[in-house]
Amino acid sequence: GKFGEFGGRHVPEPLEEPLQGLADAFDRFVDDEEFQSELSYYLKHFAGRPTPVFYAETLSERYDAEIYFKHEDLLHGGAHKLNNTLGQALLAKRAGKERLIAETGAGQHGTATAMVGALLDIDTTVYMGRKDIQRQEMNVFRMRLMGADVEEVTRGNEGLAEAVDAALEDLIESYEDTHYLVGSAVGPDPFPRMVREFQSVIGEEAREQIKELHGDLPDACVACVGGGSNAIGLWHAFKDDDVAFYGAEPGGIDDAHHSAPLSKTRKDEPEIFQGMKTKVIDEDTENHSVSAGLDYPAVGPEHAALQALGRAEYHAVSDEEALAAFRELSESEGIIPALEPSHAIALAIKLAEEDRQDTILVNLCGRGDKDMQTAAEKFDLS
Ligand SMILES: Cc1ncc(COP(=O)(O)O)c(/C=N/[C@H](C(=O)O)[C@@H](O)C(C)C)c1O
Repeated sequence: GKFGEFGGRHVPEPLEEPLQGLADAFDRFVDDEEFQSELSYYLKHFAGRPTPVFYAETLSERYDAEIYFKHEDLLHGGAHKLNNTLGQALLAKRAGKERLIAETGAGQHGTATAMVGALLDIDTTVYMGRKDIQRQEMNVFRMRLMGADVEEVTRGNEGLAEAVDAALEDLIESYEDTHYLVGSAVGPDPFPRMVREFQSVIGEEAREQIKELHGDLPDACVACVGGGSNAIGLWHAFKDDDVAFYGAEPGGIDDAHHSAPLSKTRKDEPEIFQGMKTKVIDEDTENHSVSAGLDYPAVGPEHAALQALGRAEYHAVSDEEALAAFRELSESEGIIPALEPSHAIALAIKLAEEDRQDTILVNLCGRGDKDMQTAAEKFDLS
């Protein structure tokens, strides 16, 4: 459960046993024929896999590169999150759990958890900070429409970190019958490697699709990094290939307001955060991103390790650059991306403009429907 000096399981004693139980269940079922065929069935018939890879002709010509998008925004629910919630919910069922709990910030993971709770008829509770409930009302309504209980968390910053703490406190009391469905490749072992496993379907498909379309592997794979699940899900299948990995972190407004622990933190000491040893933004930095999905002060431990190894590069993309890319993809290709992958699109454009990479595969991990309110405030198109 470690990634070099990062990762591990740093939790209060009462969580040790339940998390080891989860790790044992994961190790037991992950290669189980029946589990895999049930997961494949739902990924195909419920989630809509495989998602396409799309060649962005206008953007490619504009920047003299070959830019491809893994169309993960077409997955049921509008983001990559369902890959992970399906896998974990089916695992929880096999482990005899009767209840799901989850944290959410942007509400995409919460929605994807409510979807599998409804689909598989499992009682579901989603913890969400009051601040996030106010700025993602439609996702709250979607979760409740599907029968999930959305618990408002009103402590501290009323954001994602507080929602995670509330979920962990619930788990300590309820782990006998409850599975905590973690939304990204973060937290104590086994969560980072389990979420990577369930998201790695993205890269497995894309690697075959791009060889088919382009006749070769790409030079680079680019993805936005909040907790890090869509990025590791795209990259894992390419890990032994001569393919560069670029992570777009939320550079926010300036050095004092961002959520970019890998590209904008002064300290280089890892620290323990929500059960994992990883990188966290500096104390005097305010956690901020225009996109709720990237608004997270830490990052998954495998990304900290990939950076330390030099296997992946992480670049901060500001709110402004992300909004510009959001608008550019909309008008150049007729695809409205979520604000989260807009950070990856901005980075891909930079790499193409600087002639650093020729063939670039970008993870388009969410669609922009949920961001129309924010976008309308930023762009006066009347
Ligand atoms: C459309 C979309 N794209 C990317 C992300 C970032 O999550 P990762 O892929 O795990 O880095 C997210 C993250 N969403 C989480 C959520 O909906 O709860 C996020 O808000 C929290 C994990 C911070 C997302 O919604």
